[in-house]
Amino acid sequence: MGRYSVRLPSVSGRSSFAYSITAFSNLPKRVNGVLSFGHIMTEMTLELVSTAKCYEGEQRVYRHHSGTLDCDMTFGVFLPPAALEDKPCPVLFFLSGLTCSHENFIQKSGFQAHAARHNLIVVNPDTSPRGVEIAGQDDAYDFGSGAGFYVDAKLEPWSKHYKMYSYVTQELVDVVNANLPVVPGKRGIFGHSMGGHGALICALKNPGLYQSVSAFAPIANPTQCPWGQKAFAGYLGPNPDDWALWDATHLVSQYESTPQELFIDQGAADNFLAGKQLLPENLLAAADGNDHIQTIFKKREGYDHSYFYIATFVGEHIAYHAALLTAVA
Ligand SMILES: N[C@@H](CCC(=O)N[C@@H](CS)C(=O)NCC(=O)O)C(=O)O
Repeated sequence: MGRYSVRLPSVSGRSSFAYSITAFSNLPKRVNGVLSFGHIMTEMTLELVSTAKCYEGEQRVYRHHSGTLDCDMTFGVFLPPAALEDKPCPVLFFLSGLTCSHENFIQKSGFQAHAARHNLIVVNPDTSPRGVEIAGQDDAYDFGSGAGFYVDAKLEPWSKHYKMYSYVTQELVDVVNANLPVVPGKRGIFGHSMGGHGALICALKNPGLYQSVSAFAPIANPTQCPWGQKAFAGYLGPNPDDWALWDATHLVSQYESTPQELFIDQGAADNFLAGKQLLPENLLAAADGNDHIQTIFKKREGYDHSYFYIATFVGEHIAYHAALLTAVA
């Protein structure tokens, strides 16, 4: 593959310019461009923050300016051996939970061995906008910084930056498509806790965008648990109709599109399960009443909510995604 350039139409009164990247054979150390996301014109510069050889692949961290979030964001990219040899690979997005940055999953889960074996590119974003100035954003572990909840906030002051749903489902997908050797249309998503909720709603709200979906200990019915109620009241306001649009259990009950399988994983000794923050039973009951949704539910005796639990089962999840993403259509 060589260099290519794209001229994009003018959006929002700004003139566009050709952007050019070197695809595949020289994966980007630094690339520049402009992409349009609906009404937003985003200058796209990826800066390589770090890279380390890992299981014959590379674990990288990139930083870029997000036009959606109006701040700089950092995300992880694992490139398996095939991607380093210019071969297109499916891509799997991982969304982390409360208090996490991009670093927790990279450093604690051990996913790289499995992604390397199955030749999956894995991309994991941060959990909220960063470096923005919003009063109170650092006051609690479950709201504001590190707790974006993968929704698009409606209420000020959060609505200027806290649009993690659009960031994950649109801008990050476009950035990945433009810069990494991905197989078109072979895209999966998974996540943990708040990120499990994120993975489920991103898939359920966008049938066909992801071909595989799984979740570790997801916040499966956020409108009915303290974490979700606090976040949704703060980001969305008091209207229950607004909350339902971001609740996986509600979305499952309403889902009428192409059949979707959801792989839900849950530690039986998870204290947040006992504390009624996760409520997977509500999502499973909603799925039981909907022929368009199939579920795989695995309950893991003795496992808690931690990354020790994720590390134990992440290989099973990656094998699940790989089987779906490499299946011949
Ligand atoms: N700090 C919170 C819990 C936050 C928490 O458990 N976060 C999970 C996701 S919901 C996590 O992955 N934490 C980061 C880590 O374990 O590395 C508490 O003490 O109640």
